[in-house]
Amino acid sequence: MAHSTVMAHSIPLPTPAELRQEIPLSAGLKERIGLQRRAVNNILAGRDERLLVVVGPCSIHDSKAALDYADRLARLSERVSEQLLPVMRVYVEKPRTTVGWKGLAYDPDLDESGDMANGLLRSRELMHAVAERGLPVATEILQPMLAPYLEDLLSWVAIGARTTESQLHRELASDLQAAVGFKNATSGDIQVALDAMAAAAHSHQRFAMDASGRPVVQQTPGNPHTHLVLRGGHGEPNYSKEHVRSACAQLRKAGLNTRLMVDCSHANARKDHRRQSEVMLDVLAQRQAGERNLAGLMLESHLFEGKQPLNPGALRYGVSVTDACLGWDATEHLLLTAAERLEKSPGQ
Ligand SMILES: O=C[C@H](O)[C@H](O)COP(=O)(O)O
Ligand SMILES: C=C(OP(=O)(O)O)C(=O)O
Repeated sequence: MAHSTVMAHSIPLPTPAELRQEIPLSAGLKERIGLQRRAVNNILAGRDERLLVVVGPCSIHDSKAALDYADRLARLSERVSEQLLPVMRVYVEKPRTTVGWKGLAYDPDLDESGDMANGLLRSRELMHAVAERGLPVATEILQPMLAPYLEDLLSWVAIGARTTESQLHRELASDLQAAVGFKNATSGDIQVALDAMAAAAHSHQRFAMDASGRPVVQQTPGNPHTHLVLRGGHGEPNYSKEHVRSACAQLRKAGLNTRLMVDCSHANARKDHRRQSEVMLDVLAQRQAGERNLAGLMLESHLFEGKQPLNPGALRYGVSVTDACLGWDATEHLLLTAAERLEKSPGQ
């Protein structure tokens, strides 16, 4: 076992209130985010038949490229808004299988210097800029402590495959105002996500941090806006008609929301980003065949296709440094195809 020679040290961070003061939400933006959250919730509740599409880079490592992506997505959103509600993935934390770069919030300079104060600032700045472009913002919350710094900007939150079973994340979800999608486990087990939905719907007393950074006992309200995200498991997909029906039957039996999302990436694409199109087209065909429980899709997409090693001196612009992504052109084509197909079969 390798022993660390790094000296223990601690560096103060801003409080959530300080960061929110530095990058405040205007009344207009706050109102718009409230409307976007309601639009997401309406889709999840079946009151709006549009398809929710959580789309964007696997992770953010370059804010400029992320905003370039946001500009394109904002323009595309206007064209597809009758059939789709695109929400941009602004993922600033990455859960790792073992070790690896953990995201903009942890290491914004990509050099293991771990400047988390700057990471928090850049994460909030970026989410704010994406929201100002009129796009609803999605992220995975991995570190519950980060929620008070960012949650006012979020319209949809993922609890990832590696943390859906965690009580701390379920308690966190029960406090969020945004809708929360719980992924099935990396093993493919979906029961953990159903348990998470039931737990998050409840009120909890939890250890939390208030806006001033003070530890508090918090009573959460419970979150009624949760849903399952099928992401495949153990390298095997779980988006087929049979998988969707079986998941819905389990959700129904448990008295939970049967409207769910398919993550077209990860094990559903067998870790091959190009297969995301196949998954998406299959899900669209299921919708067109009358499967009303398919409320949303997730795509991992960046400006350019594929991925690259994280080599700070030699990074290609707009290419993922974590999971491989679809490029913009393929993404645009897929979203336009989806809108066109859903337009032809309204009400499906
Ligand atoms: O999309 C996310 C990745 O699959 C997840 O963060 C795990 O990544 P890793 O296996 O490269 O660590
Ligand atoms: C980490 C992710 O997914 P999962 O939790 O399904 O592995 C992700 O969507 O970035």
